[in-house]
Amino acid sequence: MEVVLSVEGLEKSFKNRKIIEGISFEVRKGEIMAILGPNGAGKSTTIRSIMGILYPDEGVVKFHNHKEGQIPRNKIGYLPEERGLYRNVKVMDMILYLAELKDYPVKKAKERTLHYLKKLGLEGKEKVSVEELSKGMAQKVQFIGSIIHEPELLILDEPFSGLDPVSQEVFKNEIKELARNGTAILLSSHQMNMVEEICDRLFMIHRGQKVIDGTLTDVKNEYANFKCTIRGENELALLKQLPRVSRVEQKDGLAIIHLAQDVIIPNWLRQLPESLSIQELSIDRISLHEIFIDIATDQHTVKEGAAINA
Ligand SMILES: Nc1ncnc2c1ncn2[C@@H]1O[C@H](COP(=O)(O)OP(=O)(O)OP(=O)(O)O)[C@@H](O)[C@H]1O
Repeated sequence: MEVVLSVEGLEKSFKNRKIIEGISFEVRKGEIMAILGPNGAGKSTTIRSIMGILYPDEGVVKFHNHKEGQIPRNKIGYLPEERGLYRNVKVMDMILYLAELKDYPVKKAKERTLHYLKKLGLEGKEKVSVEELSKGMAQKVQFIGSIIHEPELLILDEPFSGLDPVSQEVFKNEIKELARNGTAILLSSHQMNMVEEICDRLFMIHRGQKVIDGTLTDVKNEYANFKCTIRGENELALLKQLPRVSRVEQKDGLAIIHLAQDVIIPNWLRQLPESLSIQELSIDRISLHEIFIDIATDQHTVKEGAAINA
């Protein structure tokens, strides 16, 4: 698939502290790519460097095959982390102003605004002043402003934050539809369930460096080992001695036993000792949320030569 955005060797320091060190990735047409990382990892710094709001110390950002520094702004849509619209402007005028900044025809922008206001549950709000909107409503208006000019690349910094579950669902579906229609999308989010549902590829930064870069399937195959949850009265020492166990947590009478990679579940279950107290037992793959925590808290040990952890 055609590469729309490529980031090569991005580095940025603030006050002599390296925030990102040699970050490289690509976003392709019609793909939703998540940029992940713990608070302060450098996601917004990366996004702001792509948008030219910050100057990286090193690295190249390219849009299609345009030369560095020639990124056509009217082909890019951006929802910044800091939300902000002019407060005493009417919704329609606000969006038309944003469209005009991108040289987008007014008539088309009007039609698209009405279309999206309806789609996002804001029908009839076009003449309402921005200051009269709730936070979530204003976020929807800002989102419409970021896509009004039919961008080829859409960058969304925490698009789901501050939205109720229904609005999150609406945003999620809209983002998926934009990607289906060919928009390349880069989004940052802490909502791993959302990321798991909509993103095709994941890129995770930890301590300034790339720790994951791959498709959701790659990441799941590489990191989403099984965990066995047992309800029963067992000593931690006994659980830790079970074969192929990488980590054990105990809480509320449950033991969560994280299994090593490549464990064959039926074989593993067969060799459990009779002395183990089992009232209930379940086996699950660990979720993206747990993978994130494992990596961010340095609890994940990476296989040597791991395919997706360059
Ligand atoms: N203008 C700045 N001056 C100094 N330090 C900065 C500046 N902008 C960001 N930082 C620092 O860079 C680091 C990365 O910040 P950034 O906002 O990129 O993280 P993030 O991954 O987006 O975090 P979050 O998930 O909390 O939004 C943080 O330690 C932050 O304090």
